[in-house]
Amino acid sequence: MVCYAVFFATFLYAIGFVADLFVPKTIDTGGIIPARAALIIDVLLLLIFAIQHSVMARRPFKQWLTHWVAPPIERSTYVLCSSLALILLFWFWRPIPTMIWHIDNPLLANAVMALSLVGWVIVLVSSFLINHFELFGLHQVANNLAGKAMPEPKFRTPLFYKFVRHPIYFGFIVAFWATPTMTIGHLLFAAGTTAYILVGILFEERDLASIFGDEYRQYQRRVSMLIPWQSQRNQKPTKKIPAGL
Ligand SMILES: C[S@@+](CC[C@H](N)C(=O)[O-])C[C@H]1O[C@@H](n2cnc3c(N)ncnc32)[C@H](O)[C@@H]1O
Repeated sequence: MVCYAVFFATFLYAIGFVADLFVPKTIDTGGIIPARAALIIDVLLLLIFAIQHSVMARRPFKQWLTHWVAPPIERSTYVLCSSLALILLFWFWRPIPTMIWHIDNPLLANAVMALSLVGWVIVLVSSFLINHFELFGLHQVANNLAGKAMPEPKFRTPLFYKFVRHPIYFGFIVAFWATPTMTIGHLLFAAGTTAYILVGILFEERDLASIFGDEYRQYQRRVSMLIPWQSQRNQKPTKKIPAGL
């Protein structure tokens, strides 16, 4: 529950950080340093998060980790480490305030800001659609306390999952790009996280296809990866990654 509380506080802070609202340190605030130095620091912070998030999600790492932490809290440990990597990023992120676009019209600016909030809502709602409490480690601990084994993973395609295979990632992309003021720093964050999401999808889909087999492969053929209105005929099959990677 402590790990979950840390995650939830980090999630709420992330909304303010990206929207440049409400919180003391945002994507566009903090001490200004030369752009090249800021770029290096920010890329390193994104890399730390990406490496932590990807390496700890792989099965061999999980098996290794459960020699040190009890299996029911493996997911909570992952959630805690991800939150800590994000807190590090929020803390040390250096702004690069050169503006790329700025929407002056208050009505339009508010509409774009609202779109970004819709993105965050899609993220949260979608996590509940597949299994919020399992995704963030509480289900595993509750089941362990009740002396029950975890059920087999279930393939789910409710609501948003009927339109895109990755609504959580779609929500993040909307939340990160829909901004009335786009600075170089914000662009770096949005582009870096989007690239990471696209690579992450390749690995996640390989795992999903190995767990759910043909059911998942048919879903890939039927439903768009990220763009809801993409026609089925234009869909390319997801690139296969050799099992050793
Ligand atoms: C952070 S969530 C992201 C889910 C999805 N990629 C999205 O963007 O909505 C990652 C976890 O969701 C699980 N997952 C992804 N799609 C799923 C589905 N349709 N049904 C059940 N679990 C799914 C993956 O196995 C992984 O453990």
